[in-house]
Amino acid sequence: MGSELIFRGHETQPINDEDSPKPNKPWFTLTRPIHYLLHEQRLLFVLIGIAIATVFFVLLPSRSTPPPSQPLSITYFKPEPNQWAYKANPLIGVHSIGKVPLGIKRKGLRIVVTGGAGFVGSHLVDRLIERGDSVMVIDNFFTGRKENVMHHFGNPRFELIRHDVVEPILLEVDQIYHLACPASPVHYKFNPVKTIKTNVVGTLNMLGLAKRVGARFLLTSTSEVYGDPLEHPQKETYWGNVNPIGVRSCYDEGKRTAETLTMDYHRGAGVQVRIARIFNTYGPRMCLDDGRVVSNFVAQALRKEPLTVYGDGKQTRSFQYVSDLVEGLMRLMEGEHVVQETIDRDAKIEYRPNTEDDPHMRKPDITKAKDQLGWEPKVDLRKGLPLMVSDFRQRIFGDHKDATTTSA
Ligand SMILES: O=c1ccn([C@@H]2O[C@H](COP(=O)(O)OP(=O)(O)O[C@H]3OC[C@@H](O)[C@H](O)[C@H]3O)[C@@H](O)[C@H]2O)c(=O)[nH]1
Repeated sequence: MGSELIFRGHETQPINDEDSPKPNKPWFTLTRPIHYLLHEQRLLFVLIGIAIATVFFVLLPSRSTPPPSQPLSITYFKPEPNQWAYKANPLIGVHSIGKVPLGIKRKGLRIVVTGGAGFVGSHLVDRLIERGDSVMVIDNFFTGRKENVMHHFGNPRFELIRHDVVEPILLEVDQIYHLACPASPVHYKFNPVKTIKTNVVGTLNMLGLAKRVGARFLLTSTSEVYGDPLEHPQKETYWGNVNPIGVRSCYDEGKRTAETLTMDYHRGAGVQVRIARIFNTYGPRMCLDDGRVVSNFVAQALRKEPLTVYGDGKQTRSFQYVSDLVEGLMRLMEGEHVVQETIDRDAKIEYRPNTEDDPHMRKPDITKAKDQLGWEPKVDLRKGLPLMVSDFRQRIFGDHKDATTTSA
């Protein structure tokens, strides 16, 4: 084929030469292209082409919109009347997306929630969907349950992917809420190597994804990074008192390493990151038998079983209702301060030996969260517990009796 073309080129040379003045005159080399252009209105076509290109390039910048996959430029909220600012995520201030004309509905964010079928994750998903975002839930269903997110099935803005975060995954997203990890001591001690692998490899994978697609990343860490704290209450600046070789360290040290990775991706790769250290949380959709104190007490009270108190029962925690946590996560905040209370004054109490390395006291200092993000818990135990009891009663007995009629 190539040689054929070359051959034809040779053929045409003499034909062109016949129509042309003699090639040995130098001025001819200048006039020949001009003649060529003037023949058959070629010049006109060239001018029309230039005009079209000019119109195209002049108009293009004013109508361009960044594709949703581009990294968002994150700014703190600064409302300007003529800016198309969108209050995307109260957790971290507001994204100024811009370039979405007034009157045109903004496109929701695409958000991944790892562990989104779990207790906390599913409540977060509810809020994000309600806000108009598209949510992809990644869950391996170790402690998560499809029932927690089933009400979103059929919604085109919701996707559920069975996936374990210890394996890499590539998705085009704007934000990643990384919750995937068993959180109850009973669950995270069940397979400690898997727990630390989830925290280290899983977090690495999700940070790698965040870096690759330019997504903002939020790590749900834990108050357990403080170990058995020597400072009380615990401020964000406290470094903790963790036993590195104890039975809880797969979780405590796993989360500490996850925090380290998160900060290293921020410092080294410029990933936008947030870390929330979550204190004890309760509410509907907790696993019935996940072994944590509130779920145990509620389930035990409903089943008329004695309440199991580990150790001398003098350990303290601060409990927050799940909606407060979700609000806090959405403001990039952590923790809440509620004093431990008795659930059922008449219930029998059964003392059991305490678990190893159980922190003696824990309470977050939320001054910074209050000052900087305007977050504080709204639901106290007396309001929150009945909501949880109602959910547990329905799941244990399959009925819908009012929570206030129970002994809990
Ligand atoms: O039946 C029980 C269960 C627990 N407890 C005690 O209640 C206290 C709270 O225990 P939980 O198991 O509910 O929770 P922990 O505070 O140990 O850990 C939790 O902390 C914060 C979160 O990140 C995690 O969800 C979880 O690890 C402990 O002192 C525990 O010994 C009981 O007295 N009886």
